Amino acid sequence: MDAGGGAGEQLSLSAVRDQLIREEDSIVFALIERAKRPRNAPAYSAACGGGSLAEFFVREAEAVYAKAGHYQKPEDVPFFPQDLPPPLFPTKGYPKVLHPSASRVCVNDAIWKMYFDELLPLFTANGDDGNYAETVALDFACLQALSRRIHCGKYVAEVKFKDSPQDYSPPIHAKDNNALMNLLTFKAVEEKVKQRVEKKARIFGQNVTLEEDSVNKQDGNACDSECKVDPKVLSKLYDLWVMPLTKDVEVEYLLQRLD
Ligand SMILES: C=C(O[C@@H]1C=C(C(=O)O)C=C[C@H]1O)C(=O)O
Repeated sequence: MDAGGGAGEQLSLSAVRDQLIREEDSIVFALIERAKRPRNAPAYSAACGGGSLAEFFVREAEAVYAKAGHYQKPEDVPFFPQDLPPPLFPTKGYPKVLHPSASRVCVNDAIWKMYFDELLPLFTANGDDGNYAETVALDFACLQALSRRIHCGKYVAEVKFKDSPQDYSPPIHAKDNNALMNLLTFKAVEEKVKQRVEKKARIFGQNVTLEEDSVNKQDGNACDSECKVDPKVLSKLYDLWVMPLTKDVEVEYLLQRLD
């Protein structure tokens, strides 16, 4: 988390929301990239070692990322945290703006299941072109972008708590998940998020050519079928999974906020 997270700076809700808006770009682009390849189902079925190529790739890639110094920040959460190697290079510390329990908050198992079971079939074409190694590298990029956005919910929760501890403390003490969920939910903001990601998919996913008549058709559904990822998939992704999981992160974080 960069915005508002500098040393001595106070986190603000608008700075954190700006960061979430920036993460949308990464998610939309990662999905557009993955959509270049068809489903490629063999990349996900168990191979000789027991696990799939996708699982193998993510495990190994995370080990390299960890050696390079990744996974130090609360929003960078590995899918396979067991036995990750330590950084081999000096890492710059990040400002500790969250409660220490933030490191225990992780919804990556739910993200993994959602991505492979629900999301992939929605935005990849049926088929198998044999490019499995490239495919799982693209999956890794999608998983990382989704996980990062969703775990930024820790910062959202911290800011909301700091802004009104008198509202959040009673349900935290009472371990009242539903009351916390209601307090931290802003339906009007969620509607805007859904509309914006759909629009981003429409704009980022169009074919850009130099002929006059094929540009600027972003408004309206006329060009949706030509988009690299169906813009409606993005609003559905956010509606059904990204925002609910972000809110799960917020609730989990808040429940431990006063420990
Ligand atoms: C992240 C926030 O908390 C909730 C989750 C949202 C999201 O995931 O985009 C949006 C609004 C809130 O219901 C927020 O308030 O910005």
